[in-house]
Amino acid sequence: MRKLIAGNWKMNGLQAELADIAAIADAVSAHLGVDTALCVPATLIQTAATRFASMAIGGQDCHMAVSGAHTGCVSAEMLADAGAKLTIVGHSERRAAQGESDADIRGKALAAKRAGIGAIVCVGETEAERDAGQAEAIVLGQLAGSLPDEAASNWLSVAYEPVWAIGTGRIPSVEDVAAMHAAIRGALVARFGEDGAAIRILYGGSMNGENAASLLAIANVDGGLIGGASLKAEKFLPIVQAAAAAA
Ligand SMILES: O=C[C@H](O)COP(=O)(O)O
Repeated sequence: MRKLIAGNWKMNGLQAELADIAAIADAVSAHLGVDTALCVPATLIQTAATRFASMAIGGQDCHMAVSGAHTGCVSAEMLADAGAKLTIVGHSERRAAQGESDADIRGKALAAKRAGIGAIVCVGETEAERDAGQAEAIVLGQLAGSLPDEAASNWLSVAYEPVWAIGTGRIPSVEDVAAMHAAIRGALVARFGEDGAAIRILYGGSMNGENAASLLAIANVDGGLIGGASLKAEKFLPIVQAAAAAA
């Protein structure tokens, strides 16, 4: 399966950092065998999407409604209007800080489909849940609740992001990543049949140039969702190169 390496800039990036996006776009342009995306703050989407065509520009969240009295929110249609090709939904930082439920995330994923853009639906367990032996049950529960029945490989990806691995420099063992991705694949195939085998499952959480090759070689790891290492071309490019080598 063609791999997707998607960056998530989170709440980082002013107009001054457009030069960093330009450098990233330039660096990834040679790697045609890998799909690349950069999910930037909403304020940068339009400029980045207009200027940098070698990778998809995405958002990091969307509201489920098309428009209306939702102060401070951005709809999927607005993301598309600004030039976004996809959006992240259900990131653990939003599940925790904004109290987003699986049902909210399902609505947001459907909003992305309605607007004609892709969605990356995030799932992942906390450290306490893993220590309690509940990781798989939590992740499969989030997956069941967050994916709409309309999920399909041509517009939706899943990102498995153990919460305790995000921004910490810690990653699960190869065996644990393999087991979780296999469990997610099994659930996708059980629910969506043949197309469930084609839905990309990304790994996210402290992926970097040093560990990307081993993570991306694991069965059912179809790409990465990259936070900190997506901010600079020199850190993002080795991950894209590892994905190209693993293809
Ligand atoms: O969306 C990206 C993830 O939260 C991973 O972030 P990180 O690569 O900084 O650990």
